[in-house]
Amino acid sequence: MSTPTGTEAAATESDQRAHSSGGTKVTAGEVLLDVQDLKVHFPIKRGVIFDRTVGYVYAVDGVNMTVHKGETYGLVGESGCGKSTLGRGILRLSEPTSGSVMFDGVDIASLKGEELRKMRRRMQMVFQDPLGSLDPRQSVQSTLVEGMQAHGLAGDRSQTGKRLRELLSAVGLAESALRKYPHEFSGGQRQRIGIARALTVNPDLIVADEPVSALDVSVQAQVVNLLNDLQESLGLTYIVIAHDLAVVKHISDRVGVMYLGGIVEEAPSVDLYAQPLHPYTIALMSAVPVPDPIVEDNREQILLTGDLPSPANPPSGCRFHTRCPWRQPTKCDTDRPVLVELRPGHKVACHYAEDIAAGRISPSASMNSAEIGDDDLLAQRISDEVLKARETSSSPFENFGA
Ligand SMILES: Nc1ncnc2c1ncn2[C@@H]1O[C@H](COP(=O)(O)OP(=O)(O)OP(=O)(O)O)[C@@H](O)[C@H]1O
Repeated sequence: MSTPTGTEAAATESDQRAHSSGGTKVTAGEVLLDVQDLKVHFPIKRGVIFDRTVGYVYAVDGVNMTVHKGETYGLVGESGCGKSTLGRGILRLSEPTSGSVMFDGVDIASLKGEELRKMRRRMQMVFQDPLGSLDPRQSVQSTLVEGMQAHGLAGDRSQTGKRLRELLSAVGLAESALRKYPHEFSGGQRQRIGIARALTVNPDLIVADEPVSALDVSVQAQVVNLLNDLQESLGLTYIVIAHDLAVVKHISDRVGVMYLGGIVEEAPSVDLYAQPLHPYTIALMSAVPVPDPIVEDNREQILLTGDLPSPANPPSGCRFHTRCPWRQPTKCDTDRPVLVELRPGHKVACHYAEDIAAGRISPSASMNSAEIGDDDLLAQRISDEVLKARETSSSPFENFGA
C-alpha cells in the first residue's frame, strides 16, 4: 500500500526483485497468494417442486492473480463484475467451482475441517458496512473475544485483557470502547472495530471489501492511513476491493481491473494510471476529470454504448467486445484474450492493446459520445465515477488524474 507520501512498503532486499518500468519501481516479494483459473459460478434455480438448474451466473470466470507478501493489491471494476465474489472465493467463503487458490504454498481447496479452520485464521475479511457486519447486541469486548475464542487464542483473563488493549491501541480506539456497542460509534470508529476484529487472530492476509466507501470523505483518509500503518507494523498483505478509482490509486501497489468475471488488466498502480492499455480501463479513466484546467479542456473522453452484459449470459470471445470502441471484426467476437505481459509487470487481456497504444487503431465513431443515450448503463456508471472523483478532489486523497 502506498503511503500518502508515496513511499513503498518495506521489504527486505533478499525477498525482493525490483526493476524499472518507465520510471516506476516494480517490487515483487515472496508470493503469498497464487490464484489460478479460479471460477465461481452460481446456479440459477427454477421450479417450485423440483429445483432445476437452468443456468449459471458466471460471477468469477477464470481469474489468475498473484499477491506478494506485504503488498496491497487493488481490485477495481464496475458493480456486478465479480470483485466481492472473487474476494470471497479466495477465502472460500464462496465455494469455488474450479481452479486453485494457493495460500503460502498450500491449495486451500484441498483443506477440510481443522486444517481449513487453521488456514482461515490467516485470512480475514473487512467489510464495507461496519454497522451491518457487527452484531448490534454485542459489546466491542465480546465481539473481539469471540474472534479470539473461535481460534483458541483467548488465553487466560489477563492475557485476553492485554490483547484487547493492544488491539484497541493498534486501531486508535480508547480502552473505554470495550464496554460500548456498535451504535455508540461513528462510521469511522466502527470500521476501526471491524479492523480490530480481523486482527484478533493475527492474520497474514486481509481482504477489505470497499473498506472506506461507506465513510465520509473526511474519514476515509484516516482509515486508509490506519490500514497503511498496520501493514507496516504487522507485515500484512491486503487485497482491497473498491470502485472508487482515486481510492484504489492511492492505496494500491498493484491494481487488477475486472470486467464480467475476469481480470482484463493488471499493473503496478503508477503504471496503470499513467498509461492504461485495455480499452475498458482507458474508458473508465478517460471519464475522470483532472484538476489542471488546460489538461481538462483537452481531455478526450471515451464513452461506451450498450448495457453491461449479464454475467449469466456473457458475450463470446472478448467479454468486452460488445461495448469496445476499438473492436475488430471476427477475432474479438470469437477468441477470448488472455492476460499477456506487455510491459514489465503490466498485463493486458486485449488482442489489439499494442495497436491501440500505438494509435494504429482508432476508436470507432459509432461508439463515441454522440450516440450515448441517457439510459446507457455504463455511461451512467462512468458519470457516477466522475461525480465521485469531483467529491474526492476536495477529499484528503489526491485527485485521480493528478
Ligand atoms: N450468492 C449469489 N448467488 C447468485 N448470484 C450471485 C451471488 N453473489 C453474487 N452474485 C452475482 O454475481 C455477480 C457478481 O457479483 P459481485 O457482488 O461479486 O460483484 P461486485 O463487482 O462485487 O459488485 P458490487 O460492487 O456491486 O458488490 C453479480 O451478477 C451478482 O448478482
